[in-house]
Amino acid sequence: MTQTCRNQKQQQRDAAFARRASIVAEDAGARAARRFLDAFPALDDKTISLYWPLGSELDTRPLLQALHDLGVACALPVVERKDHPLAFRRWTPETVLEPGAFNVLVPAKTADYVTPDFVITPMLAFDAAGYRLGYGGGFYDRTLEKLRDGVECCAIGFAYAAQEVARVVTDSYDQRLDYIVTEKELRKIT
Ligand SMILES: Nc1nc2c(c(=O)[nH]1)N(C=O)[C@@H](CNc1ccc(C(=O)N[C@@H](CCC(=O)O)C(=O)O)cc1)CN2
Ligand SMILES: Nc1ncnc2c1ncn2[C@@H]1O[C@H](COP(=O)(O)OP(=O)(O)OP(=O)(O)O)[C@@H](O)[C@H]1O
Repeated sequence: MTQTCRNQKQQQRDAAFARRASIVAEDAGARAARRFLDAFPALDDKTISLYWPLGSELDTRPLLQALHDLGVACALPVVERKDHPLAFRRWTPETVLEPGAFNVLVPAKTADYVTPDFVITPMLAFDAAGYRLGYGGGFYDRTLEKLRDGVECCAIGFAYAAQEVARVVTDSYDQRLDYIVTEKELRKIT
């Protein structure tokens, strides 16, 4: 990645961080969960990775609970090494969470490792082409590249509708999303 691209990404990240923190949308997590569940009704034999919400990220807990209640296997991401793909550990409502890298809560070491069929990603911003901007660790880009090598893996961005921008700054490593779910709509990226 060039220095110019890195600077542009950082500028967009700062602006997106401030914008997301100012969004007010009541029950957005529950509304987005309903859109997701309406679009993907038959997931019983699948494993889905969500994220445990951090700061002003759209709340995934209504969707986690609903998927668990439907019998879908849920997982959460774990940073095991910088500059490496994420690992995933199984989550149930009984799972003990503990602080991991970057102070994100992750399932305790007793939780099984799993490989997700669906990866729901957090993001600072997204665009209509399905590009996303994260915190800059490159974790989801590396993870999706690895998961998509061979098996089918569907990436779904989960965010407030107001996080959409005209164009996310991209580099050659950026992995595109297959779907974007917000409190307002579920969009398939073509
Ligand atoms: N909820 C959540 N879980 C996640 C991610 C994420 O973005 N969100 N990750 C995505 O890769 C991985 C963890 N990696 C992370 C990398 C950087 C930062 C980070 O820079 N955080 C900011 C501010 C956080 C806030 O308050 O909103 C910081 O520490 O300054 C966080 C997580 C896996 N789990
Ligand atoms: N598959 C990959 N292989 C090698 N380097 C990568 C890969 N994916 C991303 N990177 C590098 O990781 C760094 C961070 O990438 P980027 O700024 O796109 O992160 P991000 O998408 O905002 O973060 P995240 O995916 O963690 O939410 C960049 O230097 C990028 O070139």
